[in-house]
Amino acid sequence: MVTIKDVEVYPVSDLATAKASPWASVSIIVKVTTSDGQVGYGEAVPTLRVNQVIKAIEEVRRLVIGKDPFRVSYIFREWYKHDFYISRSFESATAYSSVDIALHDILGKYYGAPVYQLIGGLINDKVKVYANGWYSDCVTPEDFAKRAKEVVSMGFKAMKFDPFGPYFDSMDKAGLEEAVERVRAVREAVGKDVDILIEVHGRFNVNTAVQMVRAMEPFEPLFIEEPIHPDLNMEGLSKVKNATGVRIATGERIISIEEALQLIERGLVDVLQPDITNALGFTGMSRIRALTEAYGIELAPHNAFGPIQHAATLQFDASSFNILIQESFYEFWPQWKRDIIGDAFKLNEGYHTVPSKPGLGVTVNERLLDELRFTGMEPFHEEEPVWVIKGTWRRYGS
Ligand SMILES: O=C(O)C(=O)C[C@H](O)[C@H](O)CO
Ligand SMILES: [Mg+2]
Repeated sequence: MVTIKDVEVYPVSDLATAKASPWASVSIIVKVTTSDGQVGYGEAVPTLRVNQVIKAIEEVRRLVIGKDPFRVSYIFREWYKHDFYISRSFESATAYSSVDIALHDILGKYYGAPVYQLIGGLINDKVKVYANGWYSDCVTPEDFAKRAKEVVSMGFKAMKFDPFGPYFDSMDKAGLEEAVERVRAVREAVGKDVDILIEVHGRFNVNTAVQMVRAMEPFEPLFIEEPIHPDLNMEGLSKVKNATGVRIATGERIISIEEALQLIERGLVDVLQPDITNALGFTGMSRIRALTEAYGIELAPHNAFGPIQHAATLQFDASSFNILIQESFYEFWPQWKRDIIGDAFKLNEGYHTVPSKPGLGVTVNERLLDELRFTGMEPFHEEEPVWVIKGTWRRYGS
């Protein structure tokens, strides 16, 4: 019988070139090897947790070594049984997710099929992507407008940005006005046919979020994301949702179908944004997808970390009929992230093509994984939180 022989972790980085996305300045790539030499890759979430997540992957490793790689659902259930805290542990969820992605890569390679063939078959051979990571150091409306035009000229038909500068919890009148001016500038720069998506990063209390969503309506965003603090405050989210006709998106931090259900069954989300690197890999994403189908809501998978996540998310989207759009930092990454998968993706009129080769459909440059090996902690800035696009935690009006 073929068994899982090893699970290796490669934290990789070239901090000198970490540009727009401090939360992803290190990528955690996972390599699973079988007893007959097959190899699959996965990826886990880094964001200020690189060392904890590596340790969590070591725990999953203990469980999976020696197991049959074809029994993915069984392996998930075993981890669920053993890890008493999985329903509460982001580290456990992302560790398991990375292994699940790698196991699907392996299965696809055994069967000679892309992963989408294993999870429902092809629906979309290309996926509309929205640009993120494009507005580092943008502060004034003019900064945003100039950069937004460049994004359109690259071929993007959609882009996301956080216009809220250094505001957290609440925002005074001047802050709201600054945010509105930035959004207005982008809308005017890109015209009416390009989608703009408003990122809030879970910053605000409910009253501020209610005011904010109303102020954003004239600019017709495709959605407004994480308008309030991300604590599953159901009453609060309900107030915000009822205050606007704009789609509300959320879900990048959920780690289970049960969390997804809490949001969906109360009608609090129009666009769910699960992330394959923390929502339990293809196994968890497929379960969550079924839920979104049943409730008639759309999916816009969160995809903010690295190259294996990017490839895996596209495989997932390929077999989903309710994908609204997918996030992409790809074109705004430092080159090393693209090089890890031989720069496999090219933007084509706002879309990324789904690879049809076996597994995740990308070839990993193992030499680069060795060369870029990183130890230590990610950079931490005392003023600018790690989760914003670099150089944007600033006001311009005062
Ligand atoms: O890409 C997004 O939607 C984000 O919210 C980016 C976040 O800062 C990042 O995912 C934090 O891990
Ligand atoms: Mg987000």
